[in-house]
Amino acid sequence: MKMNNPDLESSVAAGFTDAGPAKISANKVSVYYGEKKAIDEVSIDIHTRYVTAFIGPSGCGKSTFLRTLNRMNDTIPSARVDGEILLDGQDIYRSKMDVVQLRARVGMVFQKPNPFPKSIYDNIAYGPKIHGIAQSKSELDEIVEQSLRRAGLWEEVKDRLTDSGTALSGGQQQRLCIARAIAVDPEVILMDEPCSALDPIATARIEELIDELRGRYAIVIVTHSMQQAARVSQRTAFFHLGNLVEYGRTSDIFTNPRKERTKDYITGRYG
Ligand SMILES: Nc1ncnc2c1ncn2[C@@H]1O[C@H](COP(=O)(O)OP(=O)(O)OP(=O)(O)O)[C@@H](O)[C@H]1O
Repeated sequence: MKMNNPDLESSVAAGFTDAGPAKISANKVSVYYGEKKAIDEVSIDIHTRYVTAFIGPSGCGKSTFLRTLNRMNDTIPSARVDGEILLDGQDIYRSKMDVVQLRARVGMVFQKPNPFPKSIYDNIAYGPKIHGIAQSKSELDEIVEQSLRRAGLWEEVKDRLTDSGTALSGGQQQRLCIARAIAVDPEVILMDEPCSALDPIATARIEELIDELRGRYAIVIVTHSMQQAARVSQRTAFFHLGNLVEYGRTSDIFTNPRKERTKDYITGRYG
């Protein structure tokens, strides 16, 4: 047994005493693809009303770890997860948690906008319908409007809700995907490089949106852009070679990192 797990130390030592109980608590999580270990005993607490950024060089395991948080790795046959991930204290892997319910509570937005090939309205209405959230057409209409408003898209699409979601611009599609995640009333939103396919203006809109949304949800964002992490997040976790090297307040990570590897990365020495 490792007595001094540096990953655990970095999470606990981050000492977010002002943040209340963790929404998600990962304890010694390892992820394997077949024999290959991609994530090595990562422990981290994620809190509501904060944006947590995962940063680190390509291949360090950011996306792999993000996907453990709503069991998206279940869709990869070779992937195996060890350790525990608690959502409000309940182990999402070992309790009898329904995965469809879990993914409504812990929603996900992907790198490439992926609206359904359906109308704008149906993109949003689909989730609430299958989860039985809306009892009537008027309730559904209300959820669609609210979700699009919160995603900052309502004014642009209110007169063409029957148009296909795929006919929107890339940035609009990504806001549609965020509206779709919001529509089922999630507690956590995971975003895997949500702006990497977008131009700077669409990126700025998504970043503003993330800032507006954080008041209601726990948001976790994987990003290659340190500028983006610095702009949108309050917490930053730096990953390297499958390890969580350092976790702390974003301002501390970028101005006063405790670990040499973090300093090397943020000063551009590698990655
Ligand atoms: N489906 C998969 N099957 C096998 N190995 C995988 C799979 N997905 C990722 N890996 C491996 O796991 C490691 C972590 O990859 P991951 O995509 O999580 O890193 P990342 O930090 O998100 O990278 P990037 O920033 O380039 O997206 C890499 O070595 C990668 O090759």
